[in-house]
Amino acid sequence: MKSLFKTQPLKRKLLALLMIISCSVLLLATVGFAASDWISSRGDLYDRMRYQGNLIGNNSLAALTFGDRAAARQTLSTLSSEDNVVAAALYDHAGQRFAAYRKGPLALPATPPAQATGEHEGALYIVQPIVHDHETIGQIMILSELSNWQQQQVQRMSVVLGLFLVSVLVASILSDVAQGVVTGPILNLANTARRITKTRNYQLRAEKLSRDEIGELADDFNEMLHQIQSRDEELRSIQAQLEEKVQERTAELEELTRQLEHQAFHDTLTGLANRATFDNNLMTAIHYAQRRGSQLAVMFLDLDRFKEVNDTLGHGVGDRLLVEMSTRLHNCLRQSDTLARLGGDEFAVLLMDADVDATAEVAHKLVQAIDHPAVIDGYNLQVTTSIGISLYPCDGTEASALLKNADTAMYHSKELGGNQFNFYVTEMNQRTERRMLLESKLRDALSKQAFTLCYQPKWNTQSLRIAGVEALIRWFDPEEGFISPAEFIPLAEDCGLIGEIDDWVARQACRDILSLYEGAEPELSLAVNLSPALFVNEDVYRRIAGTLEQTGFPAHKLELEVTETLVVSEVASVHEQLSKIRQLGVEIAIDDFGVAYSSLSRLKQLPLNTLKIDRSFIQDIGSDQDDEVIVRTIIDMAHNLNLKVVAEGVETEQQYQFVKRHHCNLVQGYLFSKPVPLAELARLLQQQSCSREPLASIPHR
Ligand SMILES: Nc1nc2c(ncn2[C@@H]2O[C@H](COP(=O)(O)O[C@H]3[C@@H](O)[C@H](n4cnc5c(=O)[nH]c(N)nc54)O[C@@H]3COP(=O)(O)O)[C@@H](O)[C@H]2O)c(=O)[nH]1
Repeated sequence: MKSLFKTQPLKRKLLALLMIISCSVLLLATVGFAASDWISSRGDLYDRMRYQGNLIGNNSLAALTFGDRAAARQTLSTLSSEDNVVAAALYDHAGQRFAAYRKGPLALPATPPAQATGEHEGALYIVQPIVHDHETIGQIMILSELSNWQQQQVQRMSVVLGLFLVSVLVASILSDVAQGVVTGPILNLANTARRITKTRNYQLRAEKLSRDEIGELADDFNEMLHQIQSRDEELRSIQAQLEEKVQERTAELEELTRQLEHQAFHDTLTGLANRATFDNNLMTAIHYAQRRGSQLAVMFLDLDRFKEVNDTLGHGVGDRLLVEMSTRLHNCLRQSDTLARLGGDEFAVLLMDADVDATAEVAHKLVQAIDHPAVIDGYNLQVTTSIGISLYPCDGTEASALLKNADTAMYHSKELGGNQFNFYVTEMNQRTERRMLLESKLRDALSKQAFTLCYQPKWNTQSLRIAGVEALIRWFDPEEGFISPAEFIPLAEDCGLIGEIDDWVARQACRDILSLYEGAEPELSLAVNLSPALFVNEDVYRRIAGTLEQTGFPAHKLELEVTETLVVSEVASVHEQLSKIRQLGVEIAIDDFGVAYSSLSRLKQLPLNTLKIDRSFIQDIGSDQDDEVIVRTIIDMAHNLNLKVVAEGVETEQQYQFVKRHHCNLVQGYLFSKPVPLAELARLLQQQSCSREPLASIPHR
């Protein structure tokens, strides 16, 4: 019952409660009223009977006193007019019935009952004494019919019940209205809550239908909705931000994945395919060519002089130069070809369906594309490329063999002076082997100090006397014979031995020249070559200072020949080291000047003493007017910058006369003397000191 009640809607519960309460109250009131009415109407009846008893008693005093039964009966018969009285009896002082009156068949008791009131044979009775002069002379008993009274009571009860039912009806209507008044606002709240739950629309508000506690509840409910709405909006905005962040992160991740994928297959600097991609493409191409019976060409490219640029101008310039060169190479190729950067300044090209002629044509285009200056960070940089080519299937059927053979052919191109391409031929392998052999011999020679020095004099064009010498290294191998520095110096630079070699040359040359003057200050100036690679380690100053200290050679008689690319480098440490070396008193000469397109402004900033015009310009004097103009311009420019000028590689009288005519300070070349051993130099100097004639005019050449 309790649980059933719990499951009922509030409306019904409230209605039921109100009905229970109102019905209970009405019932109690009705029952109370009926009971009281019953009691009071019975009391009224008794009162009436007592009154009738008193009246009849008083009227019967004489009859009792005189024993006049007829008079007594006469008096009792007056009760016939009383509707309620059904019987009456008079008893004498002895309690014996004296006279009686009856309307119906009711039997009267012979003696009066002991109780003053009560019921006798379904009728109400009263018994009361008849007193005269304080003496009881008899008793009277009056019996009143109950059926009339009961009928009246039933009628009254019917009215009361009718009233009760009407009241219940009215109570139920009023309860219904009351529950509506109470539950209406609550249901309104509940409906609003339900709609919000369904629609998730937190902008909805509950209507305030009353100003009581439920009205306050509606206010609180609306306030709560307001807070939920604000929080909801806040959450939505956070969610939107989060979604935006997630989208951004997803995009970033996708981009990163794309970049990683790209990096896995491409070279980061140039964006070209990397080695892995090239190997992969090459293997696929080999399978394809195998099935179709077609040819493939693999090219191995290396940039000549790139190392020098990279070492001297810095990696930033080097990187940009590589990017420029890769663009040029790319522009020469078809979509179906693969161009990859294998690392450093090495590139590889894969040509599909390529025969010898077509490959040679492409290789030629590639060489040409690289062979013109590139302006990088204001420098006019000239590099060239050496290309080696191997063909599938004649030079190999495996990817590794094809690449190795192309690499060998590339070294061959380099050995031939670079700026060219060569197809692989089996004999080239011997050269690679030789290079490896040479490297091992070089290490051995260095440890055994198996090098010697030659000195090539430099003549003063005015006095025609030897003003200085350039120390040049010589290597005689017992098996190989004479090995040119042009071959082993680049090898020493490649395998990191150049520092030791140049240190040895500088120390030995200083000692040699000092020995010519038996400890006195040499009249000659001594020039030694310094590889640009040494400047990368930033310890050239320490090396030179160490050499001067160890040998005691006067600093102002020592000259360092460095490459043009190095001195035009804007790498701060190079400038700094050259300045410190200059502060020692050592002079600085730019070797092979004219090939690296130095700017005038840059030359002005540098601590230089001498420009050595590159042999290539001197050799074309008499045959190339442009080169003559260049030589003249270099001499004029050097003089304007207060620099001495040396013309190197002077081989003919015409060349000599030309440079002399344009006031070149010094000349060096086979016209006057080849590099000679120290003893021969000593003889020349001896000859010069004994002769009054200028030595260079002596026809010994
Ligand atoms: N870092 C070092 N480099 C060195 C050292 N010794 C030499 N070298 C460099 O090796 C290159 C080849 O040198 P080498 O074979 O000694 O040739 C020199 C001369 O013999 C040659 N020369 C001189 N006059 C003439 C000439 O009239 N005609 C002609 N064909 N050749 C001539 O030139 C070379 C000297 O050139 P340069 O140094 O530019 O003045 C060469 O690059 C050397 O620099 C060394 O100890 N360390």
